[in-house]
Amino acid sequence: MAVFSHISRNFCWLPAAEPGVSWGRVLAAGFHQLPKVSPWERRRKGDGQVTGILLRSKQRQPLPEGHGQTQQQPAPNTPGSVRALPGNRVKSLREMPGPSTITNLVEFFYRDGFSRIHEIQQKHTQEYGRIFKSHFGPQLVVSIADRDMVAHVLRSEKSAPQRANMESWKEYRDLRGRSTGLISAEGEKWLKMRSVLRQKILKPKDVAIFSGGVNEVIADLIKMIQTLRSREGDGETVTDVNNIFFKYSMEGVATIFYECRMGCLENEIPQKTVEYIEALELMFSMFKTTMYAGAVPKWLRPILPKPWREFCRSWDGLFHFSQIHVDNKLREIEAQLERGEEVKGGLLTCLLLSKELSMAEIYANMTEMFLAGVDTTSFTLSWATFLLAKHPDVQQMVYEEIVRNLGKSQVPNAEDVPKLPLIRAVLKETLRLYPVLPGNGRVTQDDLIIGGYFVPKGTQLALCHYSTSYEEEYFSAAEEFRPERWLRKGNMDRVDNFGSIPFGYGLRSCIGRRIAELEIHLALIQLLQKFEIKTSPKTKEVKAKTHGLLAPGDSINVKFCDRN
Ligand code: HEM
Repeated sequence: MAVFSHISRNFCWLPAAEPGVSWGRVLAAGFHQLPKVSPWERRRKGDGQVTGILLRSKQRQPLPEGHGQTQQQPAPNTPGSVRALPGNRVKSLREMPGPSTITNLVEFFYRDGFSRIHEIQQKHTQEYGRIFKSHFGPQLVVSIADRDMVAHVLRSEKSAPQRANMESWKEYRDLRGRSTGLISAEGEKWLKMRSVLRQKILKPKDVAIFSGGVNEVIADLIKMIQTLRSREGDGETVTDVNNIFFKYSMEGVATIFYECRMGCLENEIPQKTVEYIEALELMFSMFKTTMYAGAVPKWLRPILPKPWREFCRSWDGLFHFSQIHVDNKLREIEAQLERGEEVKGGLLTCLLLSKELSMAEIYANMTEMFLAGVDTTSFTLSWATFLLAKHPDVQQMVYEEIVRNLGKSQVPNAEDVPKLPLIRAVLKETLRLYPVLPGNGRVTQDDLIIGGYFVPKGTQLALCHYSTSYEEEYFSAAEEFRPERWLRKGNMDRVDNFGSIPFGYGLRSCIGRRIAELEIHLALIQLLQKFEIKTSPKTKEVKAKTHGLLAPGDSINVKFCDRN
């Protein structure tokens, strides 16, 4: 009874239910999200003031920006509000605004929207509000570009959140008798693998042991920068820094995952490695284009066979690559055991010895994590370098902090990073301006009411991080590079601004976050100790483009000048 009166107070009337959705489900969705307000609190505030069924007590606190400034809550009943105020009815998806199928077709296929997904996110948010729907063929997607709604969705997650329909990934794995990995797995299988892997790499202290290996790679990165700039007329400019950071990231993840060096950063790269890199680069680029293979329905494949064929070919290559390394390591361990030696090692050794995952699961996870760990890190390093070159004042502040705490040449390790809040702030601000994943997905596992709309279980959501990252209401002077906005007392890891969550949030967030942070922080610290990064006459304005990930749209060219 109490529940019923609560709901009736908050809903003056109920929506026309979606086809196939009963009013009972709408009520249940509301009940599921009742605010956690104690009877005592209700009496104190007066029952009438309980403002909406969506407003959890946690979400009512103002969400501060990075450095503790209090941000304004979105006004009730604006597109940004998650509230369903008394007097407001819950609306159905049919009433949700959004671009028509034809508009999307023109935008994506005629105007090459696939390379501007981040801009389209912003454009549609401006046109339709912070929650809108789009149709991609038969697929309905509800896009959310409001930090409070994003927070609400992610905080309502169950134990095994689902990101998107991974049917094509699963189909390939079934076809080849392979396992799913962390990115493609769902439900119980995902939970099992995640619980094994999270114990090994999810905390900063878990990945601290990789500092030594990563620092060796950084030493090679610095040598390579010196070689490359010596080939330029001014002796200082390095063109297309992403190329070198790609090699750095690949070498870094190979060191961490496969416990071996590949020689990507050597002056004379072994021919075998050159072929390897070329094959991998091709695979990564092919992989991106074939991402769309899943969009071609099965029945169309006999007429349009290429995307699916390419999709399978690129996965074959990726699996083959990791299988070679996993098998090498396995043989090494077996030989050590035969000789009666003690076996010590990193992540892969640990997985092979513990047998918590099957061999097929190890192959799949090494493949998917390797894939997830290269471009993400290299793009972010490229953008960070670009931003530091364009903001010498910020660079000077960061450099001074490094010198104050570590001196001009002390090689840092993971334990040193917390002493350098500015370097962490540089990474956070870089990822706010250039979130590698400009949008993320979730499939709702319950009926939810979001922004006043009834969103049935099983709906594909697109969480528009790029849009929210540039929202003036969440980040003052949002267009500007201001790392200091992230400085604050206490734990910098705490998420209290869902406007920028570049690694996602919650149970299904990025498992490689600590690895990426380690690789980026240690590299930036040492690059700044060694060089002053400056713009060069060859530095152009570089805009972002989307190619699956948010990538630099052109080559980034900057000077690496020796520090005195
Ligand atoms: C700057 C670097 C990186 C960024 C910005 C990034 C971002 C993300 C994001 C946004 C997600 C989705 C999270 C969610 O759905 O809530 C994700 C998932 C994932 N990332 Fe990263 N990532 C980065 C580096 C890495 C690295 C180095 C690895 C390698 C270990 C990695 C492995 C993964 C995996 C395996 C998943 C899927 C996790 C799961 O579904 O359980 N990422 N990443």
